[in-house]
Amino acid sequence: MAALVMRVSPGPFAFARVHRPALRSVSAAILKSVSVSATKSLSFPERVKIVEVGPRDGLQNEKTIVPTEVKIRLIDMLSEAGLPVIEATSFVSPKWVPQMADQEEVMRGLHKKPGVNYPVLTPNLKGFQAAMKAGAKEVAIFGAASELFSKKNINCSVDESLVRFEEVVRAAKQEGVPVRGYVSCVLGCPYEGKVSPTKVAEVAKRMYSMGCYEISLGDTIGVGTPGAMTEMLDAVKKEVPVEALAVHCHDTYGQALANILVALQNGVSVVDSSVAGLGGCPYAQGASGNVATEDVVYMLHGLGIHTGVDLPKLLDAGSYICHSLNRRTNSKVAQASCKL
Ligand SMILES: CC(C)(COP(=O)([O-])OP(=O)([O-])OC[C@H]1O[C@@H](n2cnc3c(N)ncnc32)[C@H](O)[C@@H]1OP(=O)([O-])[O-])[C@@H](O)C(=O)NCCC(=O)NCCSC(=O)C[C@@](C)(O)CC(=O)[O-]
Repeated sequence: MAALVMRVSPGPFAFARVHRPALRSVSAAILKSVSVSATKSLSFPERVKIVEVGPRDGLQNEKTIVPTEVKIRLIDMLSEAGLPVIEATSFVSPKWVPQMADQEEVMRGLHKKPGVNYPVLTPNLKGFQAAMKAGAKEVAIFGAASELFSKKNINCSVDESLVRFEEVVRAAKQEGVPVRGYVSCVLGCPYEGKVSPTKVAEVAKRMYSMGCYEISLGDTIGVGTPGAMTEMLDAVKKEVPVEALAVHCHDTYGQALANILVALQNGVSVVDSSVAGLGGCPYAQGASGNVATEDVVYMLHGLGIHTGVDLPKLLDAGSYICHSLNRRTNSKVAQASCKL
């Protein structure tokens, strides 16, 4: 750690608005300097699968339409960086989420890297069929533990949504397509406030029972704390095996890394994140971006946990999309790397 502190320049913060490749050698040196010895006694998974949601969750809320070629280039840079799962787009109504209207072009344009999964969101059978036509090999259904959020986001009650999801899962089984399930608002809802862990566990159980191979637990508005995360996971783990759970943390209150850390200690080994910390659900008032993938990777590597992700290449992908959006990165690691 001492080496890390000494390397950080005391100069004024100067975030470059121009796209410049991250400083590979410096980042590599930093990574090497992070000691894992202090963490040996804690219990963490040896390997964590990162599900990169930047091209979908990260971009869906952008007001200006991002050119399709930029989305494709971002996805390709992320696969080059070693991300094993990249959520590419969503097959939702273009009236509801105009930013995702180019879903077919994105699916056809991306350069599929062997061994990388490119799941897409499908809220109903119509979305599933369109996703199949566009060549998707994995889909995700997305429900909620909050009635009001479900209504605002997908225009139906939680029960109605589960009926639609069953149709999607049935069709997916026939095609041999794996389905991931999201539960939103697991630690709080923008419209209902506190959400009970029992309700989260109930929805997660129903999605798992219908055939989702993985359930991603979304702190949609980033209000959770490590205590609330532990309480919620305690309830969900009674209904769904922990090996099938993922966490999806937005960083609105700056709690995301802490929440992920306790999830890892609870046995979770799948983490969703978004490059440069982009994102937020357009139907969740006050939601800020997801936890930045760069920051998650930095923390995991610091714990000696394998991810297969090349941090300098990931920083390049973050730099590319921030430059394209004319946006400052939300990743602390990216900010620190540019400062050096
Ligand atoms: C679910 C619907 C479609 C219901 O919307 P609806 O208006 O109730 O749908 P409908 O069945 O009555 O159909 C209305 C129109 O939409 C069309 N339509 C119907 N389905 C589709 C489809 N799949 N793709 C394209 N078009 C579709 C349909 O054909 C029709 O077209 P029209 O006749 O008016 O021209 C709508 O509410 C919707 O698209 N919602 C998506 C909202 C969304 O994408 N939110 C963000 C993702 S969730 C999220 O970010 C949270 C997450 C996953 O990251 C985890 C977390 O952080 O918690």
